[in-house]
Amino acid sequence: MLRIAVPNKGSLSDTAAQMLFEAGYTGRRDPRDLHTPDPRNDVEFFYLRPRDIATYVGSGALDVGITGRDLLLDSGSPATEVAELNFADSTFRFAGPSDRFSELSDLAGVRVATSYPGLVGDFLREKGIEVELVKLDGAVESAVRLGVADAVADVVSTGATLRAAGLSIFGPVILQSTAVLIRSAEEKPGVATLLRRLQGVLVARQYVIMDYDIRVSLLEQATRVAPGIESPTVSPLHDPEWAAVRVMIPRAETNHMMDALYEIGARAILVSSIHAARL
Ligand SMILES: Nc1ncnc2c1ncn2[C@@H]1O[C@H](COP(=O)(O)OP(=O)(O)OP(=O)(O)O)[C@@H](O)[C@H]1O
Ligand SMILES: O=P(O)(O)OC[C@H]1O[C@H](OP(=O)(O)OP(=O)(O)O)[C@H](O)[C@@H]1O
Ligand SMILES: [Mg+2]
Repeated sequence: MLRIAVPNKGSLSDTAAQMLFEAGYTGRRDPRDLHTPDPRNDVEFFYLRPRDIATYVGSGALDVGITGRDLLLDSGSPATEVAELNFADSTFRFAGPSDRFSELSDLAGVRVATSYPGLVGDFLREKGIEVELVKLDGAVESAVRLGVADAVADVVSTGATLRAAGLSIFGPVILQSTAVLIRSAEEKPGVATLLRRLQGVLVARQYVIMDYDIRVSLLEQATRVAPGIESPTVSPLHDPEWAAVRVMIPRAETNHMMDALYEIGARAILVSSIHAARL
């Protein structure tokens, strides 16, 4: 039975649980449950703090887990990244008052607050810059205003939290992070199935099915606009001058492609969601 670690709280937990549900797994009934067996799928779930997941998986106590790349690297765990899961995308950056910091070397000798001391310490060591790391649990953007640090290193998504704290980003990108599936050194047979199912969910989220009718003479032009993943399915219609086309397209491009196909001469353009997929 595959033992899977899932974030129990924080930014990662809702989307991770939703993805597993869409992938056909039984979720926990009560948000306080820490363990849910799912014998029908031959797996069991352990709901853990996101920060601890890499430790459990790296030690081999659990087989796979969902966490953030930044948390994985910060932990120093030997767990390995199997796949990106396309949510909780963020950038890890230095920030400070703009009148004092504009480049990495300005950090030499100052106090830097972070809840990721492993990640930040490794980065600065590699750059040969010595700082005093101030370890905080969260809300690190307040550390400068409150006088416990001179600069911070933290997760940035929209940048709104930094702006509200009067801080500006400076220096190089420390890391591009995203939610990832990680595994232990021992490769368990169930991992490939879990990964295929999660990738199926990603495809179902990112793509839609588009159907349209078009004159056979315009088919080549239309399939250049929407080429699909392999190649579009083309079926004959009763009228031999017309064909029906079915193709997968990126969800984000739906309306743009509908406009372009209509311009070419496609009609009866219909778009439908994909509920599950194995490519
Ligand atoms: N605003 C955000 N946008 C995108 N990803 C984020 C954001 N905040 C945190 N993350 C990502 O979520 C993961 C952190 O998980 P964590 O559970 O600590 O989230 P959190 O919301 O910070 O929870 P906590 O309230 O316990 O600090 C990291 O991989 C981080 O990059
Ligand atoms: O760039 P933004 O879109 O503003 O998002 C970034 C903020 O989101 C996270 O905070 P979280 O809510 O997790 O609080 P925390 O600092 O206590 O972890 C992160 O730690 C940043 O503070
Ligand atoms: Mg946080």
